[in-house]
Amino acid sequence: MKIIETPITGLLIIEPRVFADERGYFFESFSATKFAENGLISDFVQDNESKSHYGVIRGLHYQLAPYAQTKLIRVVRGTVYDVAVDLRAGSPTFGRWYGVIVSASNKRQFYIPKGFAHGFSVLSEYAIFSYKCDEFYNPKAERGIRFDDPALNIDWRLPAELGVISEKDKIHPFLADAEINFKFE
Ligand SMILES: Cc1cn([C@H]2C[C@H](O)[C@@H](COP(=O)(O)OP(=O)(O)O[C@H]3O[C@@H](C)C(=O)[C@@H](O)[C@H]3O)O2)c(=O)[nH]c1=O
Repeated sequence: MKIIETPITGLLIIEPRVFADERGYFFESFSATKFAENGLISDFVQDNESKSHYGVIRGLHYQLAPYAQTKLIRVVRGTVYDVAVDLRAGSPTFGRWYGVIVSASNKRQFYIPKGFAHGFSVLSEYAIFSYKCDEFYNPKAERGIRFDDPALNIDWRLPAELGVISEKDKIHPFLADAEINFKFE
């Protein structure tokens, strides 16, 4: 597997080695050994899957410490634009976001450490989104930041008319008012 650094420390793109043959393809979508060998979190405890239609934006979501989650995301159908926002106090890139196209065809994965808000937009007719977390879901620790915070100015790569956004996601605070308790380590 290939690990590609992004401009934000700790935020990584993972490219699995794909074995293609006349039957189709095979790849290891996750190997705890290979992750541990590369100094990455490997003790994931929860797997999630969602389906969303074109134009949907989910996010930006995070869980406060000590329930913060490392996420390893991939897409098994369709294409998304996946975005992570650095919320680690003291990070040289605090408040900056980075996005990557993740699709069933490019098979890229996005490794998002604790201390980031996360969201994605769906660029294909629909997308099936699959991700691992290293902490369990904890609704009391769940927080969000508005996907359209002008201070972040995220380009979701969608035309003006968006798809469905959850009622919950429409009313998150902007980053300036968000409750955050992460440190850059
Ligand atoms: C995230 C989550 C939700 N749920 C429930 C709560 C709710 O009734 C229903 C739908 O939840 P949501 O609307 O929060 O789902 P969704 O908007 O897809 O939430 C996800 O968004 C992406 C961007 C992330 O980064 C994830 O960590 C997660 O927050 O599923 C669980 O039971 N377990 C979970 O782990």
